[in-house]
Amino acid sequence: MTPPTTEAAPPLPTDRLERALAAWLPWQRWYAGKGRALTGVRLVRSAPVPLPDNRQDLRGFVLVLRAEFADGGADHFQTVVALAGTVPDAAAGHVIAALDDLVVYEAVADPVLLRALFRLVAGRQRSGDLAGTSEPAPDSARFATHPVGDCRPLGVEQSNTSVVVDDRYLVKFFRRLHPGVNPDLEVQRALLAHGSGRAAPVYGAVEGSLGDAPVTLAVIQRFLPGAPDGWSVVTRALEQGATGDLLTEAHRMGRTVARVHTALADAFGTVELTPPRLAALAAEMRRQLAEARTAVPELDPLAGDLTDAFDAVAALPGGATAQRIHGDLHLGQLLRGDAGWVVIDFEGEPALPIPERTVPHSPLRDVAGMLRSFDYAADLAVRPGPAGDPAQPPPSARAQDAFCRGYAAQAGTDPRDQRPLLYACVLHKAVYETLYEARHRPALRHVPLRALARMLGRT
Ligand SMILES: Nc1ncnc2c1ncn2[C@@H]1O[C@H](COP(=O)(O)OP(=O)(O)O)[C@@H](O)[C@H]1O
Ligand SMILES: O=P(O)(O)O[C@H]1O[C@H](CO)[C@@H](O[C@H]2O[C@H](CO)[C@@H](O)[C@H](O)[C@H]2O)[C@H](O)[C@H]1O
Repeated sequence: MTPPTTEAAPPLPTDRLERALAAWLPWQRWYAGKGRALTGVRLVRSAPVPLPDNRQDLRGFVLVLRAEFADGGADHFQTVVALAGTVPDAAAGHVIAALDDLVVYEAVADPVLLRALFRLVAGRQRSGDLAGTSEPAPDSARFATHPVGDCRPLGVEQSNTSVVVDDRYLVKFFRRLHPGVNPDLEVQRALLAHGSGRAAPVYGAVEGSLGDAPVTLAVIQRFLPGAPDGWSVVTRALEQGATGDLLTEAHRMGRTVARVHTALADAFGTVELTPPRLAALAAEMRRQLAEARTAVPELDPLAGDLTDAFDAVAALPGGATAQRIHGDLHLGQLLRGDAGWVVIDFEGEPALPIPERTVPHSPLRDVAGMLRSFDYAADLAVRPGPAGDPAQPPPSARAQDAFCRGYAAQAGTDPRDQRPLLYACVLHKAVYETLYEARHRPALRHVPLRALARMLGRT
């Protein structure tokens, strides 16, 4: 066979590739169409990755797929594929299809493709529909000349797919695509500019287009090697009965989240949480409940109480503040780096359209995410720690208290001062979690359901 060349590359065998992708997509951990009947996959963009001249045996493409569902809806997803005569050992588990004498495999961790994408970003180059953009990170000169070597997929459960390059850079490929600049990039750019020091520096991004809008395909940021995340720190402390460490770290996390909120307020401004905004929030909470009930019937007996709590939000007086927030904060989104806790993954809820993720929200939604996460950790810690003093609240409740105190020490106001709103935000987050678990980790759906029953006084 004559190896395909970039110049005279034969067109992609679109029909067969689409059929192969339709069979492959539903099995991917990051696939967000679970629970909906997929009727087909269309290839809406295929941008060739510019590869070096000495790799004529390989073609690389960033593909944007449109997944179409029986319910009439459609979502967009990204995959980066390579087409070659043989599959490298490292990609053996990532074959999508064999098409005649070519194998198509997922190539997000292929050093050749990553090297090309680094060049695109550092050089702010364009290649067809792909555009590299770079940021003035403190050590961007070093990034610009980095010779990509070792590339390994991060291999943790994620909404997206991240690859660690030489233990120094993290390339995150967004999987579900929405038109617009991804908030993960937009927010990290703003935090870099405002010097919050509580996010990992971002070096740049690969962008493309979706319809008439730009779309963020990947971001490259600093990898913090060996930095434990909040989840592992908290579950370990719970398992070891190390309550002192737990409370110290929870307090520090509270301070960090408050600092990030201040930086976001400085970068994007604040608005008043007026009665119409509170009404919109209550409506969103009810909508989330209705959606979750379609997949989680166990919510039905709780729906009346939940609706009452959400309606109470609409009746609150205005006056509190709304601003850009993280939007999907939990213990896994904090990493303990050398200089303290940093917050990662500002994408917000990947299922929501971008305009909905970028509207100002109460920062209590992030606080609620963290409070829920301490509760999850207590529920899922492998081995409960030694029995504590029965006169004391359980360690997870003390961690939640320490987190709020840390937040208050930094922000000047305790989130618990707005108790009805915080309560509704915590319930809302738990409802979101029931749906998330039903779709992605059914074995864990009891965790938020149990918490809801407890919070609503049903146990
Ligand atoms: N800058 C970083 N340094 C080290 N590890 C990171 C970094 N960013 C993310 N991670 C690791 O990757 C995991 C997933 O990252 P995240 O940004 O939350 O991805 P996703 O959007 O797919 O959820 C995190 O829980 C953390 O373990
Ligand atoms: O993929 P993301 O990190 O953006 O977030 C999604 O997945 C999370 C789980 O990986 C999920 O978090 C839920 O489980 C966590 C424990 O695994 C717990 O700490 C969180 O409190 C709980 O919400 C998150 O909700 C989801 O959006």
